[in-house]
Parts: sequence; C-alpha cells; structure tokens
Amino acid sequence: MPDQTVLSLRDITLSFGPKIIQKNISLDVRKGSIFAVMGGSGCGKSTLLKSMIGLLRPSAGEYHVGDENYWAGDEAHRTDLNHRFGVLFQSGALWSSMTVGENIALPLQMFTDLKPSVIRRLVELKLGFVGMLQAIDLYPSEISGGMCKRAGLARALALDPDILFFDEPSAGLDPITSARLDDLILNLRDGLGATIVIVSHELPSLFHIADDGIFLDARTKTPIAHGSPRDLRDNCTDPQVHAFMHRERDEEGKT
Ligand SMILES: Nc1ncnc2c1ncn2[C@@H]1O[C@H](COP(=O)(O)OP(=O)(O)OP(=O)(O)O)[C@@H](O)[C@H]1O
Repeated sequence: MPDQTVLSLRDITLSFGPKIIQKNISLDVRKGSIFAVMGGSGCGKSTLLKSMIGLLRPSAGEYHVGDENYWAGDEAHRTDLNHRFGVLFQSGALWSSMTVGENIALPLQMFTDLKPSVIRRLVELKLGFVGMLQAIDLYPSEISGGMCKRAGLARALALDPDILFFDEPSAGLDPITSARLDDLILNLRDGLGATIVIVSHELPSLFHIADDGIFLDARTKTPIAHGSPRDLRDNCTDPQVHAFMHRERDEEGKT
C-alpha cells in the first residue's frame, strides 16, 4: 500500500466553548487506508470526525488535507477541499420527501452542470455499486434500514470523493447486513482507491476492515494508543485499551 499521507492532524484540541473534549490529537491517515477512530462512549470520536469534515473548528492545532492547511484558508478554500469528502452519517440521512434516486442526484444537481440524462446514468451507476438499483424510484420509508445506509453511501459517492468518512455505519444493522456493508467499504478502498475514516464500536467489523487507527480516552481527554484495531487487540498493554479491544472476544468466549 502506498505510504502517502492524505490527512494529517497535529496537536489538535477539540472544545465546545470552555469544555475541552480531546487535546494533543496527532495522526496521519495514509492514502488507501481504512482508519478507525476508537474509544469508549462519549470520548469524542464523533466530535473528531466532525472536525475532520469541517463542521467544527479545532481550538488549537493544525489540520492538513493533502498539502493544504484546511483551516488557514477562507471558506471558499474549505468548500473546494470539502468536495474531496464523502460522508455517511449514522442514519443514512436521506431526504424523506425524495426518492432514493432523487436523493443521490441532489449533490450532482447542486455541484455540477451535468445534463439530467447524464445525472440519471451516474445515479444508476452509484446505486448499482451498492446493489440498490432496484430501489431507485422508492422513497426512504419504503426501504429497510440497511438499504437506507447503502443509499446514503451511494449519495456519499455521488461526487467521486477520494476521502470517505463513516460515523457508526453498522449501527442498528443485523450482523449479515453489517458484514455486507463491511464488504462494500473494502470494495471502495480496493476498487476505487478511496481513503476511509470510520468511527465504530463494532469490533468484529473493525478487526476485519481497518488497517490503522487511534484510541481516544475520555478520562485524560487524549489519545492513548495508535495502531490498527488488530494490532491494538494483540499487542497494546494499556489496561483500558486491552479491556475495550477484548470485549467482543470475551463475549464470544474466544481466547
Ligand atoms: N454540540 C455540543 N456541545 C457541547 N458538548 C458536546 C456537543 N457535542 C458533543 N458534546 C460532548 O462532547 C463529548 C464527546 O461527544 P461525542 O459524540 O464526540 O462522543 P463519542 O465518542 O462519539 O460518543 P458515542 O460513542 O457515545 O457516540 C460528550 O461529552 C458530548 O456530550
């Protein structure tokens, strides 16, 4: 795998007003990697993701997207950089008054000058990629939660972003649907060469797909481990990280 850094954070502090959520966050996301943001409930995983997609300005530190200093430029500069990002929120976040196809067409209508016939073809391609072409004319209320996630993924892919952010993509999905989503995420990386940052509690999923990551601690409000979920599971001696990473295996009775 190429070792080129796509996203780089240096000494980032994340706060809401006077309340510090995390500090001293430094990390590099390599091109083509699947990078996991891990940690217990409330430690700041979603807040970190929000900051990486530009919804929350850090109170200290530097954030680079490729060679660009993300927060140093103006709003137009950030909007340009944001076009490299595709985001899948927990719910899939589809507009309920639009069909699945219309939801996916929306970013193409807003941000490109493509003809309606070309947009329709692109929507079909994106839906085909996530195995949802048959749902193109259905409304979100007519499809399952797993299908909403996949449609949300198709919409996140609409503008061909090279960096994808997923916040708890498997939340609320049954294990089979969740495994299918994992395979889709791997396809995005292996087939399209995307770089992916994922927040998830689902350890089996993280062990399967993620090859790098960071572990945030709520008590000290700092990262306490860096590495792939498998590496942290097998080699990290920090008691808190160890307990977290072995939770699933203990539940399943594995050693
Ligand atoms: N808009 C906000 N204003 C003030 N505090 C906030 C805001 N959003 C989140 N927080 C606080 O920031 C902390 C981290 O929240 P965050 O959602 O990032 O944690 P998380 O690790 O993603 O949690 P979970 O795993 O439970 O989803 C929490 O204490 C939360 O209450």
